[in-house]
Amino acid sequence: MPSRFVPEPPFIHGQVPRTAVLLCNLGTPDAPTAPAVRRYLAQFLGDDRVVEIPKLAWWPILHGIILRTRPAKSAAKYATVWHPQDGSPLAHWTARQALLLRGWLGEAGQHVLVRHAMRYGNPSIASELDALKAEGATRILILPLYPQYSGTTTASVFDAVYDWARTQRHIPELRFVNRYHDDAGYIDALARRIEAHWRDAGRSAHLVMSFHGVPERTLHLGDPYHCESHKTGRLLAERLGLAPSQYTITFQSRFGKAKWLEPYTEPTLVAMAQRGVQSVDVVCPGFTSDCLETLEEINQEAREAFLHAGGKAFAYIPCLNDSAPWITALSQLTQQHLAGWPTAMPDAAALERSAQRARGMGAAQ
Ligand SMILES: C=CC1=C(C)c2cc3[nH]c(cc4nc(cc5[nH]c(cc1n2)c(C)c5CCC(=O)O)C(CCC(=O)O)=C4C)c(C)c3C=C
Ligand SMILES: [Fe+2]
Ligand SMILES: [Fe+2]
Repeated sequence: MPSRFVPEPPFIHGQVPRTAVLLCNLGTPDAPTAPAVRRYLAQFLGDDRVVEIPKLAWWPILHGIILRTRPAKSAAKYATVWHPQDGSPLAHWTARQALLLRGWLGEAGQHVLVRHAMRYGNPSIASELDALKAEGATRILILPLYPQYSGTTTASVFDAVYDWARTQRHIPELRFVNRYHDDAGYIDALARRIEAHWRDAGRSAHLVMSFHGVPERTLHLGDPYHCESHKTGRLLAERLGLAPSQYTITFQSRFGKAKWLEPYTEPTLVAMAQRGVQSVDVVCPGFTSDCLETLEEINQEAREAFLHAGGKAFAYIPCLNDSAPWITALSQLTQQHLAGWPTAMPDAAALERSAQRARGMGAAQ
């Protein structure tokens, strides 16, 4: 009888256990073209964690209207931020973070496998979990690159991991990081990014902290995202020594007609300019990598709206990306969550014996 599980390699006695970390981000299209953006949006907006409308009502809207109109418009926006060599900024920074984290952990004596995966598009969470298992990972820490927990993002990453686990006969030990919105290293990395900008470019009259929005309804249904975003903002302001009158927390990227978390970023910036605020610094603390939402929506669209409304100077402060304080924070966070799992350098002879058994012996003994 065929098994419903994917085939396992033969079980090998004495295989060296390996610990791994999987950094998970949202994902991005494979190219800044309408067909690639359509494939990406179909997967993204077809996720019922992201859009909670019942399928029967949502599917005709998604496939009949949105996927016919939005891909070309979004592709044109992606084209403005796409790098000739590095491609999508989100993909570039996420891959850099995984590479640097591997090195940082190694230097800290934590010999763990580190990979990155995307919830939508490539490399998929399932393909990277397969790869880690093939490399011998027996314990995997799932670390979403979202500091604030949201059902629309963090939980959706976990869904993808559970879906993969359901296909496996032999599931590795799994751990999940839900949130780090108030982690001291993360807050410090954000503060250093802002202080460096102030040192290099001077300081504006007001700091706007813009977080990605979610439907307001999710807050009333128990989603902690709004509160965690506010806590990040407050801790960051305290770390920077800002009084409440010196900063504003806003929410961007509204999608559709429903009410989302307020105040909305762009109308807030326009209102500020209209009441005489001449200069603003804008930072996006909830985004660990620059992406379409920060580079196009904030640094292009919101900038233009602020200046058009009478503002004189708009400064966009880049995301954490591959900044050293952020990789340090990520490495410390990872180590906290790996506590108790073996991460010492595996003995070379044991690794070789293990590889020989896997190559030669095949069957269990
Ligand atoms: C119903 C729609 C959406 C919800 C809810 C949502 C939540 C959410 N998203 C991020 C982070 C990112 N979103 C990005 C792009 C993006 N987001 C939506 C819609 C929702 N997001 C769409 C349709 C798009 C695609 C672009 C477009 O067509 O407008 C990105 C950037 C991806 C990239 O390729 O650069 C990020 C990052 C968070 C953190 C979040 C909830 C907290
Ligand atoms: Fe989004
Ligand atoms: Fe957007």
